[in-house]
Amino acid sequence: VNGSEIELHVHLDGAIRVQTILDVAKRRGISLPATTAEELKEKIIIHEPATLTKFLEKFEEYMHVIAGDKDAIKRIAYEFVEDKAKEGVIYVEVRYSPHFLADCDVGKPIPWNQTEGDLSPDEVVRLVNEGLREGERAFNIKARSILCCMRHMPSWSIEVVELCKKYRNDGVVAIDLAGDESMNLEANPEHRTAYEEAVRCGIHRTVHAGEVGPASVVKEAVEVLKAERVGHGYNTLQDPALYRKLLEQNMHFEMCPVSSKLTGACDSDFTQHPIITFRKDKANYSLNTDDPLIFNSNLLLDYSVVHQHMGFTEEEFKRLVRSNAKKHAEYEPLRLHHVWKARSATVF
Ligand SMILES: O=c1[nH]cnc2c1ncn2[C@@H]1O[C@H](CO)[C@@H](O)[C@H]1O
Repeated sequence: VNGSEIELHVHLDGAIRVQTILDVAKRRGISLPATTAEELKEKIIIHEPATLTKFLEKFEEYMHVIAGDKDAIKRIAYEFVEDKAKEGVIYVEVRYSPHFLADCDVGKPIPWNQTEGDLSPDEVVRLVNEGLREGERAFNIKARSILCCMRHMPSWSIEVVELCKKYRNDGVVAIDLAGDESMNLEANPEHRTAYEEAVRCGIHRTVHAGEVGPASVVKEAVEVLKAERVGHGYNTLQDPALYRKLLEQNMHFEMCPVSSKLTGACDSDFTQHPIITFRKDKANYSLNTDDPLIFNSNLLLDYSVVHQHMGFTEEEFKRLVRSNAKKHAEYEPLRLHHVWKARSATVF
């Protein structure tokens, strides 16, 4: 870690401080199955490789505490920037589902068993933006955001792209599609419609694909949803023709080493990890934490894993999307699109 890192794939709702969850629960009178930060942490974190489904269930331990609460939402955004600044990050794109943090205008059932309130997805985005802006000023780094559609909630997707359009001048830089990859696009055409609107309006696009799903999901993400970056993408390697094509296109892959082990996406033996192949082939990729709360991790841990177990050298770290970030992060907002495309340092 050289103090000018960039991070492109991290979920805001997977990067909350345990203490904040406790504080907010206490203030709101919400009971939790733990009274100390240590106890709560034990409930939330994953120690051993699990499955993506098991991992996604972890959000149920605490999302009901934060969702629907204006102060909490602004606070997690602000604290997120502080935590990233402490990790030496100077440019971060943080993603979340506005609907998952709202308690009205989300249809039924309201997420996390909440009773209906007055916090809409639109208001959530405004609050996160406020928290991020205040964090940027306080900690002197740049924090942008990506709004997530959820695979299992196609009815939200059109609203997500509309929010991306509405807040594009307030630090919202792209749209994402997260959640369980086994839900296909044919059955959920709304995601496709939302991404078409994103293309039409010049909203940048990334998609979770090939994390636990097969290479065909990556292909669909790139060819149908016109993704400009792929979230994870490990299983791209199962389709050599697709892999070659994406290498030629200089497609950016947002890789998350620690996450890939604990979600069971990749073999737990890091020495067999797909990232080794991407590195060998000089692919365009970044290293990211994904959900540091649940993985009990930080960016340094992801960097040290690839250093210790995948033979990463200082040379490779220099080639990664990091070294030139400082120069680029200082560009005016328009030029930040160059960062968004995340070309590696040698390509900048
Ligand atoms: O690694 C992942 N793969 C797929 N979906 C994820 C991952 N991490 C988090 N989320 C999902 O994205 C939502 C918005 O931030 C989270 O609430 C979680 O459901």
